[in-house]
Amino acid sequence: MSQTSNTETRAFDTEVHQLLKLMINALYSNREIFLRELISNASDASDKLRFEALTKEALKGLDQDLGIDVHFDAEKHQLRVVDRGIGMSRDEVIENLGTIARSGTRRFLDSLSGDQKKDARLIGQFGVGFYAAFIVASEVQVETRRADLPPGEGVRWISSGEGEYRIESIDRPEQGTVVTLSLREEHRDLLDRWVLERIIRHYSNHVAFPIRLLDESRPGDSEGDGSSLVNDSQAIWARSKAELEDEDYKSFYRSLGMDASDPVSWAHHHVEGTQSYSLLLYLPGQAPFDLLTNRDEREGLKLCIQRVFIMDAAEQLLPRYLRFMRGVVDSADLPLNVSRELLQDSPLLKKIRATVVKRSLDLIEKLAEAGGEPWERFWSAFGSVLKEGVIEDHEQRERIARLLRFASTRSDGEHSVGLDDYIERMGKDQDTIWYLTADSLRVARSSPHLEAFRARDIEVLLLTDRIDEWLVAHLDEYQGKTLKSVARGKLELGEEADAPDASATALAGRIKQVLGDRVGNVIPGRRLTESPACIVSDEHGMSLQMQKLLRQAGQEVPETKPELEINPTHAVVELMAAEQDEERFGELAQLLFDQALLAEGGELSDPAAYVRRVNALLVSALAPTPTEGDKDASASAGA
Ligand SMILES: Nc1ncnc2c1ncn2[C@@H]1O[C@H](COP(=O)(O)OP(=O)(O)OP(=O)(O)O)[C@@H](O)[C@H]1O
Repeated sequence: MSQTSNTETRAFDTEVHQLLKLMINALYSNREIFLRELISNASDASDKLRFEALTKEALKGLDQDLGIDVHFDAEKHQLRVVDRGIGMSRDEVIENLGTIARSGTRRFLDSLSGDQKKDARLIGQFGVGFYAAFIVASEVQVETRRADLPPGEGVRWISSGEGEYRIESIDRPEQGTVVTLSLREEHRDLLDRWVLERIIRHYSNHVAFPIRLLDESRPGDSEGDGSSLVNDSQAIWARSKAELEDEDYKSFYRSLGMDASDPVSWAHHHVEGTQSYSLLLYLPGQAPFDLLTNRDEREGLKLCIQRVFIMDAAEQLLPRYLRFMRGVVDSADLPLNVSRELLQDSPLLKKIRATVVKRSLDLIEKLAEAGGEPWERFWSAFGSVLKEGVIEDHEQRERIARLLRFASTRSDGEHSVGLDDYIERMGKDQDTIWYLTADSLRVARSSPHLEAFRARDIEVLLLTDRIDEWLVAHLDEYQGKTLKSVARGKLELGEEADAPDASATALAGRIKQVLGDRVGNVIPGRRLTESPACIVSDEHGMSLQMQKLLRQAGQEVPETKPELEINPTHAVVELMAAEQDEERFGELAQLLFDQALLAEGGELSDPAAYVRRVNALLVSALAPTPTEGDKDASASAGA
């Protein structure tokens, strides 16, 4: 760091440098988003000023002329985004523009792959914000002053995005921020009224402050007149539905800045009565990259009070299983200076939240009823998240359960069967919805547990999502039918069970003796038709799959011993019963158990021992059997 008077040259945080390099390369073809990001920052800064002015005496009256001006000068190759918002102090400039303080950016960096296209998509979704300026600019200058500091405490920040930036104090009578971009030669075609107007309308049409476009190379234009206004800064959610076209809704969605693609559908309601509020909710078209991990996301749903943006309030207004929803809630009844703490206990907010949940589920149900590609795309992107609702929201459990989709033994699709479809196809006497949980669809489809069901033509749902184990732990019944795992407890398929014959029971006892502590019990059973044995979980205990998931999540799981069910009619089991050599019998019993574990997608405690046993079997199977000639020869040699 070098310093003269109040001027410092500082190095970027290494991560910023990494991010800048990546962005310039990856976003080359998507360069227009830089303007969306700068306008969105200017809009946020104006929102912040308006919000702080509600309570801070020093800021009163400073929020009268809020708006965003985009100046361009084709001769000087410059573009400026000017706001009269909250501005930044020197420390804030260093914190916000020189380091990555926000963990969101950290997650973004962690999720990058070498695949440029994918990265570009990710950056588009994430909105890396300010740094997007370097996609088109060879130098970026920021001049700013925090609205509650004196004019002498202005700050200038300059960087060419190559590892360093310069920061100095300046006099700045105006509050707010000017970001000036010197455009690289290949991006100077952007300095055109029509091009800029198109970009602003596309991404930022519904930003809640007026955006003016001013051509500085044309004398007189910098004053601005009515014709320089580009966007429609009205709060779309407050307007009547009859006035709005689909395109208005879509362009407002884009201006929310989280997803560049179109929403799947939306719902717009004005609720009048003892409490009045408006809701505009969107079902998004694609999942953000961190949807599954980012469970505390606050963005997504904005809370406005009488059209003034107050805060991102997804946490307060949406249950986590609906965290993919986007939109705005505008209340006419909450006080403007409401705090997060106050919101937590507000009965009005509880009511709004219940409506948000109901309307969101309405939207999803409608999409499910229409079916087809849009529903499938929705389910692939958000199905796993929606499933959390079955676990977390008792009140909506049945409604969400109706929306669930799974793979099944009677369909090729990965998630095409709903519980209602299953019930409709159930046999007359069947009162159980059967399912199997597994790591993958491939493991599920080849599981020995399905044999008895295939033989009796009973459909089984195949659950392969990580969350499915928790899901079924919370959903033991649907429409009066019990949900049951095919791999648990005693299997009763509505037929009279024959008592197992004595020889099968004796064989099971012999195997248990060999396996000892490795198994809870060994039982002759009726699950299998093609395989010799399979693993069965205790009726009330934890399934093997659940134990595995919990261990992967770093949790201590008490060791529970699985049961081994053998198929007394299988050739291997019959041959084992006849085996007199106890040592050989022991090896076969161990093999039988390991095989059953493997078929389950389980892990062997001693894989090397398993391989050794298989090899020993192979040797005995492949060793040449003595021919008649060999026998004759040995007979005559002995003679
Ligand atoms: N015009 C501005 N006025 C005031 N502060 C600003 C302005 N532009 C940027 N900032 C500050 O710099 C921070 C970083 O901006 P950046 O655009 O990189 O990320 P962000 O807006 O916080 O989030 P996102 O990644 O969603 O865009 C902002 O949070 C804000 O505090």
